[in-house]
Amino acid sequence: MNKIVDIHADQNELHDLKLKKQNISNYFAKILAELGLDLDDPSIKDTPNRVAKMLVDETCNGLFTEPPEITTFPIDEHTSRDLIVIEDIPFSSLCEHHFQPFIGKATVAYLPNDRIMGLSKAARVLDYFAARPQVQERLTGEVAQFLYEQLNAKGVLVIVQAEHFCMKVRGVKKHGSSTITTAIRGDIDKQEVISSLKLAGKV
Ligand SMILES: Nc1nc2c(ncn2[C@@H]2O[C@H](COP(=O)(O)OP(=O)(O)OP(=O)(O)O)[C@@H](O)[C@H]2O)c(=O)[nH]1
Ligand SMILES: [Zn+2]
Repeated sequence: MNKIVDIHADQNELHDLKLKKQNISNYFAKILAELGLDLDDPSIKDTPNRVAKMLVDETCNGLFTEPPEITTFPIDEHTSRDLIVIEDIPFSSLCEHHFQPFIGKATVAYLPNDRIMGLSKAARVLDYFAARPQVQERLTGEVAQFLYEQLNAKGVLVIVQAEHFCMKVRGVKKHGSSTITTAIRGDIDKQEVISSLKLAGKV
């Protein structure tokens, strides 16, 4: 019975997303027409559909999906209980002010309590919260908070460095400037994270 209910739920979700893409495509076609572009041009005629698909299935996909499951493993007496740092995880997100991308790298550090995390999960969590209109400060905080709760960690520190296309290709047009944001949850020593990055020759 549960399975049947699940299948129906899945079908409803698929139907909703299809409808959403159709609506976005129609709205975007109006924007293109307002710009004076020829919607019959073979190069442009599928652009409204492409943009709708890109927003719903890719760049804003985190709005319509569940957060990733975090695989963890218990710590035994041989396992390090010290700081774990996963550095330079690349990501791209969408600035919610101008709908331009911002792209960069994140470093996730945590101090485990009784479990360690599957390493790839830091990147999955980052991708999940990046896949929606964002500001860099919120993205940084959401990743830190989610991992802190899911890992029952003693502490989590997330550092994000990114370049914003809204500052590169429009507005002030400052190529090469990047923004660094940090978020700390629980008890973790920022200096210790910096020392371990130094050890790895990163700073
Ligand atoms: N704090 C924060 N600001 C951001 C982020 N992404 C873009 N912004 C800024 O959001 C601001 C929006 O400012 P507004 O003055 O409303 O918009 P605008 O007139 O287009 O601003 P300019 O970019 O200065 O041309 C700009 O200063 C952007 O640089 C982000 O992730 N975090
Ligand atoms: Zn922006």
